[in-house]
Amino acid sequence: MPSTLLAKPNINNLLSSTAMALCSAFCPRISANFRPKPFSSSPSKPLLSLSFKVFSSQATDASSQDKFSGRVGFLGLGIMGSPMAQNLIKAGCDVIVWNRTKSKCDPLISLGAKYSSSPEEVAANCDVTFAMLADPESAIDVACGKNGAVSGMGPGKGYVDISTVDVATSKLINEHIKARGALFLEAPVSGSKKPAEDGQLIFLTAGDRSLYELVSPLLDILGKSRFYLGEVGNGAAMKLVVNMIMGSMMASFSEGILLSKKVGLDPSVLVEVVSQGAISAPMYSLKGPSMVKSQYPTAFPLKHQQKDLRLALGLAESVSQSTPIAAAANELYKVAKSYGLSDEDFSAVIEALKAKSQDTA
Ligand SMILES: NC(=O)C1=CN([C@@H]2O[C@H](COP(=O)(O)OP(=O)(O)OC[C@H]3O[C@@H](n4cnc5c(N)ncnc54)[C@H](OP(=O)(O)O)[C@@H]3O)[C@@H](O)[C@H]2O)C=CC1
Ligand SMILES: O=CCCC(=O)O
Repeated sequence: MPSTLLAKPNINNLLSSTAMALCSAFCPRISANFRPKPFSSSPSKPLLSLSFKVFSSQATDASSQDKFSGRVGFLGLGIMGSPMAQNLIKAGCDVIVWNRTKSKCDPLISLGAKYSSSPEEVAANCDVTFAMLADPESAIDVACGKNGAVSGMGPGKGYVDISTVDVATSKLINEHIKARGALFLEAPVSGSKKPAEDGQLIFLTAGDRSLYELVSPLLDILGKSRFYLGEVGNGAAMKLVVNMIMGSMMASFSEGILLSKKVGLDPSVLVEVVSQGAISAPMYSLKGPSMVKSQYPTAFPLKHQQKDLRLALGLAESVSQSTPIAAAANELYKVAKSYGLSDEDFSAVIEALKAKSQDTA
């Protein structure tokens, strides 16, 4: 963001300054690590929003370029990839898309995206290519497999993998991209379907800093904050730790809902009590009401949560860290998968507990 724009007085910058001042006054340690960014002037974002963009002190300063003028590739148009690619197109970026199931490209093509028939072709035709794929296997296949993105990479190009994968996978893709003389950034995201639609994701990046700086204007279209965490693997590790906590929280919340009901309490009241206390989390307020109604509209597929727990347990194993709670949660998600709930929202893990109660009744 050029300094002239930073200095421009407007209501959004005033709100950012106010937020910063409040942070400094009440949370000096937080304000040392975070600096609010001025609001983007994107028309899709409300002028008087109370949220603000932040970046870590480990990241570049606010002088990173304001606009990315190159061509952007996007591979993987699932629940997350589709709205993210859509936001890039709506922000005026020149986007080329590819997805294994081609029909998912059609809505983006009607919004103005171009289509290429392989990851290799996308990478060859773009300056930077983003990949948002299901798991380590698909991330490796799309990058390094036949007609994969690596074959289209070369000096001056960048590959940004935003899929949630393990450290080894990220390092492997990095090596292949580097061997082509290109740059690599891992950038998994925290935040689900709605934050993806609203451009409110949190990026956990690591890898080539020059690529991080180059694509920061794009990350700022897609997200509300970005962290630069150093060498490749740190972004993947951070994401897995966050999702390990989330998976355990959801399993524990599910137990609470079912126990409250069994002892004659109204679980909807439990959700409200939780939302007002110290353990309040947006996830509980967001998912609780539909869980009480046994409805699980998919934002984050249960199969991906179980994958993340599995990968987090592997990470813990690699450093001999004990994680018994995550291990127990993982078992529950595996049971839920065996009941055919893989493509439901991860909150459907509660169904595995319901089934277990019947087993023991
Ligand atoms: N949903 C969420 O809330 C969040 C998800 N994530 C992570 O982001 C990633 C994507 O998640 P999400 O969009 O929800 O997942 P989806 O299951 O909706 O989409 C997965 C994407 O991967 C593609 N894919 C799967 N297998 C292959 C393969 N073998 N070869 C090529 N392409 C393949 C799918 O293609 P096709 O359409 O052909 O099936 C699709 O584009 C995951 O790593 C997930 O853990 C991160 C944050 C939040
Ligand atoms: O990986 C999925 C994360 C979902 C979320 O952060 O809400």
